Amino acid sequence: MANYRVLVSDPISEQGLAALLEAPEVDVDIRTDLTPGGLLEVIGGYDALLVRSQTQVTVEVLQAGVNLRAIGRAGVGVDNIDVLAATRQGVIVINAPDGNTISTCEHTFAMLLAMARKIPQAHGKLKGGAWDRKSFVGVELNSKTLGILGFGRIGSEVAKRAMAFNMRVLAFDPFLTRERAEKMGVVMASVDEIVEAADFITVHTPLIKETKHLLSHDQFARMKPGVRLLNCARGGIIDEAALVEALQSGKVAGAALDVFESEPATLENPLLSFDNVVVAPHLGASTEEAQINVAIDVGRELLQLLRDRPFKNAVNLPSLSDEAMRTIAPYLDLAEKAGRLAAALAEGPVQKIEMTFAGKLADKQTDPLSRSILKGLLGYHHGEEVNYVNAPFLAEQHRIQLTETKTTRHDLYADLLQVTVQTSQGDVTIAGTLIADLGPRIVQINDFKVDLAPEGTLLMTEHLDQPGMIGKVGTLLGRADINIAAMQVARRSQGGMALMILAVDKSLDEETFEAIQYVSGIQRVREVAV
Ligand SMILES: NC(=O)C1=CN([C@@H]2O[C@H](COP(=O)(O)OP(=O)(O)OC[C@H]3O[C@@H](n4cnc5c(N)ncnc54)[C@H](O)[C@@H]3O)[C@@H](O)[C@H]2O)C=CC1
Ligand SMILES: O=C(O)CCC(=O)C(=O)O
Repeated sequence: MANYRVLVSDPISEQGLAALLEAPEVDVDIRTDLTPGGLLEVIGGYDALLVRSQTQVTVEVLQAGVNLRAIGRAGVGVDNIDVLAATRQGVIVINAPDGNTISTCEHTFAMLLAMARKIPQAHGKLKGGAWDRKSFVGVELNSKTLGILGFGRIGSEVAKRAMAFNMRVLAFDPFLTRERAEKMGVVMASVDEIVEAADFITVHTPLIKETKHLLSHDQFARMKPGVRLLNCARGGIIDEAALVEALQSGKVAGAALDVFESEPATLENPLLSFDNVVVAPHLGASTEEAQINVAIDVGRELLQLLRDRPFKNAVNLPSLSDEAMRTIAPYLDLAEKAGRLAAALAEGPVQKIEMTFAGKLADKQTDPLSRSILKGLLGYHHGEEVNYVNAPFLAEQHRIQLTETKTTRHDLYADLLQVTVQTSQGDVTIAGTLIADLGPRIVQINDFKVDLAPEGTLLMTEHLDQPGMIGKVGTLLGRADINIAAMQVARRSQGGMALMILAVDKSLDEETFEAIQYVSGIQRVREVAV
């Protein structure tokens, strides 16, 4: 009997999905004929949805997908998925960013050569029966300047091939360092420098707010006459209306477009009517190899996710190397439990959460730990709906101020994570560490030093430090047949406030809980399952 149901709603290589299809705990339905309405009807029955670029994963699809844990995209761009809505709902979005890099790069190069040598136009003419050797005089790539906007996986592969054609490459990417540019043999340049100097310009960025119409009227005005443009990334990075004008004026000598502002592109798009514009219907990733690769990658990642094992290509979660994940993993549970305990002890609406990572932890990538703390803390009140994906989002939605501090030194522990929750009624602080041979320990609750394994059901009392308190509570628990597994007592000063923590074998019934509350000297009682 399968535990998980996965819906594949776009054509994705079954050869690549073999591991997923063969997994005994997964039932995969391949239904590439679903209409948007049909998808809404069935999605509620699935734990995960696998798509390519056709299926539009809208907020409505997500809302109807009440059991969805993940959306997998067999490819790079996730612009057909409402990632924000998925994040809000706690649905993980994974993609397959590496599998189609080479195919898309090669396609860009094929389009570049096709445009430079007018191959599609000549091909059409000859197939039409005309032997025309005059109309298709092209240009060489040799010694020309290629400007690359977006120097990620695909952009940098395009650069390598351009250099093999003896092109001079200028590159712009907000994350490109001079060191890397030099190592790759490209010249780091600004967008303005590129548009002014390049003979060919190719874009390889995602389509985001900052890259929408990255090349528009202003940039076209500064370009060299006779410039040629390529877009094998996303329609809309080059402003299509501006491109039409620049083609009409002759400023742009040619364009090669794999992608369009509106897809599928139809004859209504004026760009399709220019003889000097080479087009393809979004074929960058359409090779046998790329389709198998992306299917393998997304299938494997989804399987890991469903099996609660580490996966790395989540779009709406921090990305960690295997090594970083290994070092942080032992603290995840502790962080969540510290958050849970803090929530259990805090009174009133949470206003601020301060997270501190001290000692060795300060050098680590702590985003997963802060997410775990928030998951524990917010999950205490909101239950199962809170997960690693939506916890920061929920905090923001509740206008909770978050702070994170790192300090490499700690006087007592090699590493320590601490969470302080601020409410209108005061602060609650929980700190924990990992102790060799003992595992996770809570070592501080407010200003009480404790040493506690965060497991099972904990009963905590704040009471006056006076004789008989432990006995009274113990007697009440005994009378209710509740066994005490472990006990910790801490006090600020003799006769002052004290804290008692009892690990109990079962949850307290209402009557016993109330009886403990009424024990003289007890100020607060809390029970928390960690
Ligand atoms: N035509 C097709 O079939 C395919 C298209 N693509 C598209 O290609 C694009 C690039 O893919 P990858 O190289 O794999 O992604 P990538 O994430 O490796 O590279 C994108 C680069 O763009 C840079 N960038 C972001 N904002 C920028 C800005 N304002 N100016 C300049 N650079 C900026 C990023 O820093 C990053 O280095 C994506 O949009 C993807 O969807 C990818 C595969 C197939
Ligand atoms: O699935 C496809 O063919 C589209 C590929 C693509 O555009 C991407 O991976 O971003």
